[in-house]
Amino acid sequence: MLWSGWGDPGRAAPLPEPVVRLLHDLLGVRPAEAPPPPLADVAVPASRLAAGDLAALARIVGDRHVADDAEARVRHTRGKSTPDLLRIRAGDASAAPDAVVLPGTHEEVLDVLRLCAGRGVAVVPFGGGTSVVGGLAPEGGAAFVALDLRRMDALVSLDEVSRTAVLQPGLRAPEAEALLGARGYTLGHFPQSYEWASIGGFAAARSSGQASAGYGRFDDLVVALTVATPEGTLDLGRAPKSAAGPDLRQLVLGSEGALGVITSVTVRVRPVPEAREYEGWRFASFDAGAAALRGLAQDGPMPAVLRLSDETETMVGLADPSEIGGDSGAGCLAVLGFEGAAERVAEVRARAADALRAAGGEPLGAGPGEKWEHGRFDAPYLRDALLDAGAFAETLETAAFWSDVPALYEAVRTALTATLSELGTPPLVMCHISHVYASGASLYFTVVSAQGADPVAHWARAKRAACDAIIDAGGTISHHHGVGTDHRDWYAREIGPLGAAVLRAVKERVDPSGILNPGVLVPPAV
Ligand SMILES: Cc1cc2nc3c(=O)[nH]c(=O)nc-3n(C[C@H](O)[C@H](O)[C@H](O)COP(=O)(O)OP(=O)(O)OC[C@H]3O[C@@H](n4cnc5c(N)ncnc54)[C@H](O)[C@@H]3O)c2cc1C
Repeated sequence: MLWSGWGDPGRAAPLPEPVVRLLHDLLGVRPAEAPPPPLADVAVPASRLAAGDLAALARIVGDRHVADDAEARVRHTRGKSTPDLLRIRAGDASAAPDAVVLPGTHEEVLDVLRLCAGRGVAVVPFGGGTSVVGGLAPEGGAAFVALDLRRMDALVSLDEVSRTAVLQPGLRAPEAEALLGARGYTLGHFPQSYEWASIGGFAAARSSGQASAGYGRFDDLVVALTVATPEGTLDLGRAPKSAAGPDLRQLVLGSEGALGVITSVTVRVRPVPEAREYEGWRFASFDAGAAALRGLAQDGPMPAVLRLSDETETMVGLADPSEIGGDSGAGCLAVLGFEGAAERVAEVRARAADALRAAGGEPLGAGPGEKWEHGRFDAPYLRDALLDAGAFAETLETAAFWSDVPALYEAVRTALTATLSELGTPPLVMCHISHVYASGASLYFTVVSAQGADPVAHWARAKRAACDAIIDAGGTISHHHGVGTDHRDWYAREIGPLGAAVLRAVKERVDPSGILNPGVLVPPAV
């Protein structure tokens, strides 16, 4: 992973010249003043660990699995939100962990947690490091270690009768797919961060993948979990569903490292689909397209992938950088994907086409769908290229019931546009629906603007306005990115004072010393 950006440095590509010109003409984007410094020049703060901490950690995991050199610390600094990238690109590693610890087993995780609880050292579980909500930057100023789970990367077992698999948390998604694929199975979980994010991170942050319509969110896939806490082990899930009290698995899903370290995840798996087919549709407006998607979600048939870009996103052609600024046509582009047995795919595809035609859709054939499928993991690389070109680019997301979606869409767009325009960096605000349910949908916004004098501060103001708008319009503060530190205050508003107190009580029981991801997720008492 590129320390100052996304993914495989070999795949980075500059923006085409016409796009740079368009950004200049449309948004006043000027070339970035300075490229990121070399990694070796990035300074990390002095370690806050006490004498003997590192040696004690090494006795648990082995000398080779504790690192406190600058490179290891920089590579575990914050996550991959745009403010995270802007800070690290400016050489700011002030949020670096004091050391990186790589446990190999559940027992080692337990021992590390007990040791750290005794010594007052905070612990931040680290999967793929792709958090975009400040989930890897604890608050409070105490010494902390990044607990990197990459050594726990096995497919432990596959139960072909139940169609479940036991996975270790440090498996990255492509590795998990490869191991399962070799046995004829798939998870069907393909978030945009697929290339780097981990199984533990998916569970800890309630991730949702691009094929959520067909396979479900990651939290829908999880049937059992093992969690290490400073107070011992939680083993949860002995049947797919149960009436034995509240489902404590749901307390762990989305717990973002604040309640324990997930050391094992049992997930539902499905046979690798025989056929995968993608196609495009055009709708006259976002409203018309959203109504068509709602029809499929409520009355069927449901494809595996179902997404709809608004007019601006369709016009910009964000799905394909080579198309940016080109003629991608008017209206709103929808992409549908169908997966499964070939005969079933053909049948569902035909029924969906009837429903979409009846809802006013115009079929565009396989081209736009296949283009989307081909470039679906490219957007993070495009963000790096935009930052290099002096532009600002960031995303945020929410979800609501269908009846609230139109007002939520308008409220968030207005908040982002008004705030950034007032600050002198008028943005382009684009949106798509990419996770659809019978009762509602998520809205995913992409914002591009000039960077201005202080892009981190500009964005903080715009993001605050957007988060206020989300809560005021009845949306949730996150459909799939999670809470972290960035969304915690709005999450507190969403669950109310009693909800926050319940969460604090649970944390106090499993983490009495408060060493697990301090400041992440759990609202403080007021
Ligand atoms: C470019 C980009 C695109 C993205 N696209 C999507 C998307 O399409 N869908 C989506 O859902 N998300 C998306 N995300 C957000 C992010 O990838 C997800 O939240 C993902 O689930 C994080 O996985 P990770 O392994 O990188 O976790 P990390 O970033 O390492 O950790 C996330 C949080 O979980 C905690 N954690 C990690 N592992 C464990 C564990 N084993 N036990 C307990 N706590 C743990 C961490 O402390 C942190 O608070 C995107 C992010 C980026 C940068």
